[in-house]
Amino acid sequence: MLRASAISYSYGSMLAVDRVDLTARPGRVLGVIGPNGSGKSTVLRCLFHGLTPDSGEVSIEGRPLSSLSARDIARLLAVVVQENVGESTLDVAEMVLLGRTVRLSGFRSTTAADHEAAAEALERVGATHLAQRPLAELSGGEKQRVLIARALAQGTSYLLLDEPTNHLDIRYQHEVLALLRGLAGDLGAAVVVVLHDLNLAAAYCDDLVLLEQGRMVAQGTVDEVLDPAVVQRVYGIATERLDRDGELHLLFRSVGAASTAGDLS
Ligand SMILES: Nc1ncnc2c1ncn2[C@@H]1O[C@H](COP(=O)(O)OP(=O)(O)OP(=O)(O)O)[C@@H](O)[C@H]1O
Repeated sequence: MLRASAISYSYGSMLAVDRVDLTARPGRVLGVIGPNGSGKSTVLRCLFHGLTPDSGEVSIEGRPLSSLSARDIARLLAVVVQENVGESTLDVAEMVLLGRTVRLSGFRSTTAADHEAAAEALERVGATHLAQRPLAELSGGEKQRVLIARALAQGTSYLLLDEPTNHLDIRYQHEVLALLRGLAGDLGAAVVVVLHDLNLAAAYCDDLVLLEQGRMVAQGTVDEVLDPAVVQRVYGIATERLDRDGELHLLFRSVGAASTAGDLS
């Protein structure tokens, strides 16, 4: 389990995350949702000590992250955050291989098995054809898929992703989230994913944490958290919920429309 207990983080005097608790469990996809500026990325960064919480603790399999080396953490946990790779001189295959080298101790070089794992990861995100392309020349969506492949190549049991569907076309938004679901469901990985799109969260997450102004205002299963009254209050937009063929969907009323056409219900 990856567990955050009462973590807080401030940028200077700005309290961005206020005593948040969450638990990512093997075999489950945990979505972190909330409006812009609610602290989602800051929480995610605290979960891998990209930012060290000012107070509270993050532990993985019962061990505080603060007691682990960077290499120990890289063997347990892979991360996909928004990265500027525009200046990189690496090609795609080299970039994905970095997911393997981050696991290695200083004196070992990559083996055929590492190259195989990297090639398999590229295939899983549908990017084998990009292998020899310079990273800096890729489109936003292509880069995003390569960063996800690098994380997959790391072969960890915990995967943390900040808006992995950013830049992806509609098909790849679903493909990538289905892939994450598969990693959790088939391989028992624990996945934590920051998402803006509440319908994607509904379709692919098991559990959700809803943040508002740095505080956790709801947590539980998708069914429990995506309560229209809560969504409407936190996001300030009229919401109707449809449960169809076992799938939950949220419909949003255009801003301004609800006041003229009456509340959705
Ligand atoms: N480097 C920084 N310096 C100062 N304040 C920051 C910094 N990064 C984030 N913040 C502030 O911390 C708060 C939380 O930001 P964070 O990026 O975690 O929110 P978010 O929910 O991920 O937002 P978004 O949905 O817009 O990506 C915001 O008010 C933001 O302005």
